[in-house]
This record gives sequence, structure tokens and C-alpha cells, in this order.
Amino acid sequence: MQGIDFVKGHGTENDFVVLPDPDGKLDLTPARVRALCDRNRGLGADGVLRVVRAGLVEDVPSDVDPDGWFMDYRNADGSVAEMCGNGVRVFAAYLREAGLAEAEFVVGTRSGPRPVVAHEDGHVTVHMGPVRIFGESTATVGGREFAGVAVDVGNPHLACLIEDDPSELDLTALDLTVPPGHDSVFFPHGVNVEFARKLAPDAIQMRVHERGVGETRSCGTGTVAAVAAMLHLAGKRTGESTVDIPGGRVRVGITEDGSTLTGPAVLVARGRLDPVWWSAY
Ligand SMILES: N[C@@H](CCC[C@H](N)C(=O)O)C(=O)O
Repeated sequence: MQGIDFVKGHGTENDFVVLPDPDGKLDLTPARVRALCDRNRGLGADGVLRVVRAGLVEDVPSDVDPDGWFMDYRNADGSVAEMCGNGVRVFAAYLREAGLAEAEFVVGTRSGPRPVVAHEDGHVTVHMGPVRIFGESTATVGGREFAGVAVDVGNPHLACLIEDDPSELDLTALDLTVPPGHDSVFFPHGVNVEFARKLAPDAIQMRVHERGVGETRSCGTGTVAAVAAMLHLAGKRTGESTVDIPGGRVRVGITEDGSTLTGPAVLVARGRLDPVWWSAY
């Protein structure tokens, strides 16, 4: 066995190991995902993006083209998630760089087809699909309860907006080294939790604790959820905002029937996994 090619990349410092697997031959077990993402015994990443033809994957939504590229996304803990906004941008950058896609194409995901536009400046716009507000709930951090809006961006989010109390404005003080408490009946499959505050009418700042990962430097679907929640609380259905996360800045647009996410996608390194290391997991 020759080893397995990989690419390492990030989108606003939400980092991924990209595994090209056009013929669907890789046996990507949860143990291998955990090892790859481990920052000591593996390459280190928030998640893995397997690049495979959609027709070779089970349980792909019926509206995804079987001949198109499919982003098989896994969280660092080995779990499967429906969608990853930063991941789609990195996935698109990989396909462009490999000469496998035009500047505009569609990425298949477990949440459905996601059209992308790769811009000359290295940014990528992803059409993130419809955003659905499905109620309100709370998150608990360090014994304090935060009200949040439940948002479905293909994956589940609880976006907590901290606006009114100046003593709560310091997002950096929140301890996200442990998962925020949440209502596991309301979110039976777990939840990504965002904490955001408004900087200006069209600018917010955000931190996130991701299901299956922990605190990350950015979460694309989370930024969309936070902007949708901010608009919802202001009684609006559409709008645009920048979102500053620890790893950089993205721009989010919410329309009547969809949403967009624009931000950078960076390919950092290419290499080959040692087959002995791979087979040990
Ligand atoms: N980082 C991602 C979201 C990845 C999936 C998430 N952790 C989940 O389990 O739903 C993004 O950029 O959207």
C-alpha cells in the first residue's frame, strides 16, 4: 500500500483534513477520523472532508446529483454531521486547485446540494440553503443561563445573542472548554451553540462551541444561524451581516428562501499518510 493522499486546509481557522477518495475506496472509520484530527497523535483538525462521488455514498439526499462531488463530513470525535459551511469552502478550494471543478459548481452534502462560487481572491461563496427558526431554548455556561434561538441550517444550532446587559458583552470571558449545557429533549441529536453580540446593525461578533468538536475558531453554519437569529429577534426575515469569529471574518446573507456564506478558504499542505499508521486504527 502506497499511503493515502491528504490535503490540510482551513476556512477562517476552522481546519480540516481533506481526503480525496473519488472511487469511494477509503474505509474511513470513526477511530481513523479521531486519530487524524488528534493534534498530538495525528495531523490535527476540527474535522475531515472526504471527497467522493455522491453516487458512491449511502443515504445521500435524493436531490443531490449522483455524478457530482459529495462532501462526506466528519466531526473530530468521529461523528457524522449533515453540513459544514467552512468545510464546503475548503472542499471547493481543493477541487478547484486539483482541476476537478469550474469556478461555479454544486457540492453535494447530507443537507442537500450547495452551489458554490469560487472568487479570484480566494474567497468562496456558498449558497447555504433555507434557514429555519424552530423555537427558543437556553444554554448554560459556568452556571449562567443564556436565552437562545433554535436554528436549523441543515444542522442544529442554538444562537444566543447577548445584547442588552453591558456586563455580558465580553464574549472572551465565556469558558467554552466544556460543552454548554442544553436541553437534550429539545435537541435530541445534540447542538452547536453560538454566543454572539451585535457590533453594528450589520456586524456581529461570535464564539461557538461545536457539537462533536469543542470550541472552534469559526463555524460557517453557526455564523448563518447567528445572523438569522439576530434578524429574527429584530422582527426581520432578510438581511446581511459580517460575522467576526476568532479565526477571521465572514459575510452572511439571509433571503426569503435561502442564505449565503462568503469567506476565505486556504489550502495549507499536501502529503501522504503512512499506511502503517493508518492501518493501526
Ligand atoms: N464547522 C462547521 C460545522 C461542522 C458540523 C457541526 N460540528 C455539527 O455537528 O453540526 C461549519 O463551518 O459549519
